[in-house]
Amino acid sequence: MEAWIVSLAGSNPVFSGGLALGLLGAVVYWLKDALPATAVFLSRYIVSTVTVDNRDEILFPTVVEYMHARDVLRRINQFTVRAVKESDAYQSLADDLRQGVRPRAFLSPAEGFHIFWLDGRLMWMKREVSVGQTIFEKITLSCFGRDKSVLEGFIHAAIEERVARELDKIAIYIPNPYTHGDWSRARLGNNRRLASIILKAGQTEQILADLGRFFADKARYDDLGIPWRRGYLLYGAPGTGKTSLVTALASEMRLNVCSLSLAASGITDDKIGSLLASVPPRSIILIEDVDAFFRQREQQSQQVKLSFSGFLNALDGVAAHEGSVVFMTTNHPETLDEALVRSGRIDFRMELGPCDRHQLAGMFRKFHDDPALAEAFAAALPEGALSPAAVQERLLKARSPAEAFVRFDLPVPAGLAGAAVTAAD
Ligand SMILES: Nc1ncnc2c1ncn2[C@@H]1O[C@H](COP(=O)(O)OP(=O)(O)OP(=O)(O)O)[C@@H](O)[C@H]1O
Repeated sequence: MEAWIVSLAGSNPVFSGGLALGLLGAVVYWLKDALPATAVFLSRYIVSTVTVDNRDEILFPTVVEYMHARDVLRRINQFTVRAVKESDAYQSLADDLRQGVRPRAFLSPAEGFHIFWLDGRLMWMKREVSVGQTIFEKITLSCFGRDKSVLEGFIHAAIEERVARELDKIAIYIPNPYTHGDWSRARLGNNRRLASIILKAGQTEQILADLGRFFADKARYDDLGIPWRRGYLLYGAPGTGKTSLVTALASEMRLNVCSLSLAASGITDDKIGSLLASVPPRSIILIEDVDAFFRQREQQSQQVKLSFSGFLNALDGVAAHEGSVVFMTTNHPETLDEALVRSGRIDFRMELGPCDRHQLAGMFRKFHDDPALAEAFAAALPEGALSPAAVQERLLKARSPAEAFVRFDLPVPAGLAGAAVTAAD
């Protein structure tokens, strides 16, 4: 048989040409399968790879931010840039800009393939982005060698840097601007010390103890079959510390803050349910100026797309399994609908009013730590007339204790009389 094939191939050029083509086809076919397999084999054995994607909302930004901080960007000339809001106040970008706070431009390697040297080692990364209903991003980081400690070292260094930055920060979430049905981590706010909020005697301790009890009581809620969530209403005139208190409580208790504006464009009856059911664990959901959105159960402006009943339903569906608290703030508690503040939705109310004597003295001591002088300052001013924000504003301008008295039109105490006083503006 073999001899017959050989003689046929020798004597018949058509047959020998066909045979050669057939053999070539077989080789190509084999190579088609073998090459990727070889590449996979080689990459398994001589390349180490780590992959992280944006479903991991802690590690993904951690790795991206670490690249910004390290030499990685030096040899890369294609970037993705993101603006990060820098101030810790819950206020609009316009207010930030007016106060001189600029957003920070934050660079990271763009979508695609990048090669770089890090700590004397050749590394490469692929960043993939796909846009569907949500944006999905993946980073694959590789280096030569089978020693996985190199990539582990990179990840751990990134985590350490993040930890160092976050220890004195709180995480602030806003509704994901693409889906509005889940939360995206907007930025880190500066930690605010609870001691810096001056309330009436006993108020800070009262609300802190209530929150502490709530978080310690999961088993009790479970036993009683009550959803593990709690609603707080802080009310009082503008500048009495409602927002600042929420930030300070979050800092003190290491809670996230999920800031929700009911007038945001994507907040509809459809979306708010999934939004409030998916708050990250141990979060404060902060809804400010809640009186501004509905009056007599009707939307107050065309911007509000949410219905009042949709809002109430969503409040009842706040993720209860992880322990979440809702804080609402208002300047006009008397205008709130009974259904919104009934127990079960609001379990704790606190009025933050204008300064009493205790607060006046406390505010003074934030700027000038002299107890006797602080008492004299507080005794000389009427109670209930000034908001803490107004007191803070004038104390901030005063460069000395004597000037502080002058700024409040008070006689300067005898011991301070000689001090230079400049109350120009
Ligand atoms: N009780 C307080 N103790 C210390 N600082 C305060 C207090 N109240 C207000 N401030 C200061 O005043 C400023 C405004 O406070 P904040 O925004 O918390 O008030 P608010 O009651 O939420 O006002 P609004 O009702 O206008 O939202 C902040 O800079 C804050 O530091």
